[in-house]
Amino acid sequence: MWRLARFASANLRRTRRFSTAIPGPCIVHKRGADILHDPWFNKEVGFPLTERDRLGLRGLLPPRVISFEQQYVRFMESFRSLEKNTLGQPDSVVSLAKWRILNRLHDRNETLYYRVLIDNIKDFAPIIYTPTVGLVCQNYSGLFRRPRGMYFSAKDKGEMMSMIYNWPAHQVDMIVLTDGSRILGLGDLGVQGIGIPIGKLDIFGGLAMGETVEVVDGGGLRKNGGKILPVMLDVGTNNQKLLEDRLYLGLREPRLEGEEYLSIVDEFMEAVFTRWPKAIVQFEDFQMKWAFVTLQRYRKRFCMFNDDIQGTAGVALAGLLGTVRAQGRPLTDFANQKIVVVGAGSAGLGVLKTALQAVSRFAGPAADPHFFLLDKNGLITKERKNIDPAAAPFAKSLGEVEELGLKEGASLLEVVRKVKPHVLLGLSGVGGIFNEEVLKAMQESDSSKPAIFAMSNPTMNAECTAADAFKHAGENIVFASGSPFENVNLGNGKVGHVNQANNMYLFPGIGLGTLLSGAHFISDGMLQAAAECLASYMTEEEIQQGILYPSIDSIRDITAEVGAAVVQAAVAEELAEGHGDVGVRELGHMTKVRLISIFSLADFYVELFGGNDHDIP
Ligand SMILES: NC(=O)c1ccc[n+]([C@@H]2O[C@H](COP(=O)([O-])OP(=O)(O)OC[C@H]3O[C@@H](n4cnc5c(N)ncnc54)[C@H](O)[C@@H]3O)[C@@H](O)[C@H]2O)c1
Ligand SMILES: O=C(O)C[C@H](O)C(=O)O
Ligand SMILES: [Mg+2]
Repeated sequence: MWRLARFASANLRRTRRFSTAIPGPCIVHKRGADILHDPWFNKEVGFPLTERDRLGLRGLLPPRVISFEQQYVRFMESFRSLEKNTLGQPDSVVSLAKWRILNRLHDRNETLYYRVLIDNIKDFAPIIYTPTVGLVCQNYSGLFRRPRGMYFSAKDKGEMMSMIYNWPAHQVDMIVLTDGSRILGLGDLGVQGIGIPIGKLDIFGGLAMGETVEVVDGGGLRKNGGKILPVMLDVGTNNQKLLEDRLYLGLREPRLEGEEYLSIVDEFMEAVFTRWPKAIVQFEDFQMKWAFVTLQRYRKRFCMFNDDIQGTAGVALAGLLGTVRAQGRPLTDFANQKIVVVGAGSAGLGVLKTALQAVSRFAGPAADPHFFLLDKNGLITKERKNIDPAAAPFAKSLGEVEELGLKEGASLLEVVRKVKPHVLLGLSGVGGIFNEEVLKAMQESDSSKPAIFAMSNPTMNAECTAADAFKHAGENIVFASGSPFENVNLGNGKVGHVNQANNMYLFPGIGLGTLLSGAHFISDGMLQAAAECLASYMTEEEIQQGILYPSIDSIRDITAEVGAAVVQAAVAEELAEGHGDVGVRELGHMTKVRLISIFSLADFYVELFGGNDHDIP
């Protein structure tokens, strides 16, 4: 509860430092039942009697006023009793029940939702984010009760510029966009993929939330909170099961391809940046062919990034540098690490591209990295027919692999046995592909602390479980997975630490830092600063225990650090333009500590994300 008190007082002594940044109306004049049915403003039984009178709520609520703190406790108690009552039931039933109770709160009272979410992020992230969000997407059409975010479909061509004005918030800062074509490792889920932008923005909104809904003079309501918008671009689906499902809520047509597809995304981007020129669009879970094309197409034109390519790369690089430190070696030794990457999709290639840049920083541009890349057809060499241009730079020459006794298309097991890699990193989406034999082969690794990164999501798509990794590859490994696993009890009081290598450590800081910097595009330098910040966050002692990333509990702290690093990089590259009252000069003079403190304060979120929002006179 102390946190509630801290935030409440922070709100009271709010300065107006950032306030003029928010143009236009910020007050809603809804009254009566309309307020109670609007989760952005609803305080439920928390409305004090004076507000009930002023807002026409008298008689519409039971007489007793329950404080925010009491509502919080009440929700947590019902959540804990749900946990108790569902003990022993199948995981999927329990997870969906937990998701429902959280979702209902989100639908009712967003302020309370974000508060309980961020205070209990370690417990709730697996429900609103991976792995449960995957299950929710798979069942979205059946679970659907109320819409969240915006839906643009191929049928809306030519209409998007006017549609974007249907969103009721005056200002939007952060958009997460998907076309549903590669949802986690679950494939094409069409419109049902909207769960992913919602989950990503739940994390962002929780971090960037404002806690207050206040009545202003004249009886209007002001809401402080993250100005976030999840978006689904429904261009059809190639998922036959969904096409045949009569309850499916998306377009029952095959996916648009080629120029037709791009013209839809173009139109959406133009519409967004016409209405909100300072917004940031995070591309999420696009199938590989469009992930790279859209990144290339828009990254200099609009303020956008692709989280699966760029966010994942930064998180993976931070973990890879951590494994070098865990071996007691200097970071420059990164250039000598043998890294086997399984999965040559948007995520795997993003990781290798970033790792390559790091090698050339550490060992010069002529350095020859020891990377081995596999896809569903095995080891990729220059002999590969129809090699994807994005994978080509990482294809090994036949001479190189023959020296190791390997050939084009060699299996994962053969590669691990022959290469004896320092790191085995999976971004394949194939559950269990790091099987017992592969993991046992990692015991012969040339590293004193071999690293196994099973980064695919959700849990059932992880390349191996944490328990199997420690059991078969040995107790001295460093382990990370994209979805959470419990730490592994190794007996004799020893614990195998499980890291969660997930882009959630970076995307919120990239978003917030870019926003405050006012940069018009997100440069490689800004992304590199974010990754380096995460990489240097852990102490030597933690690294020695195999702890590569901070606990999810401290995601707000790491986000503040990453945000500060991104701002400083934008300033250094002369990309920063400032935000509202905070000009470039002021940003340039801010120390890292000062920036971190800004990102750590509720005041910042309240003021940066401003007073809400509904553009209702
Ligand atoms: N932990 C994270 O932060 C994070 C971030 C991004 C993506 N991911 C996960 O990574 C996975 C892949 O994402 P993506 O965007 O790269 O997908 P993608 O579809 O673009 O790529 C998948 C790749 O895996 C390869 N593959 C398939 N079967 C294989 C097999 N049997 N052996 C070896 N390779 C195989 C494919 O050929 C392809 O190259 C997903 O499960 C996603 O959830 C995790
Ligand atoms: O969504 C996640 O948990 C991470 C990543 O963006 C993914 O696509 O798997
Ligand atoms: Mg993703």
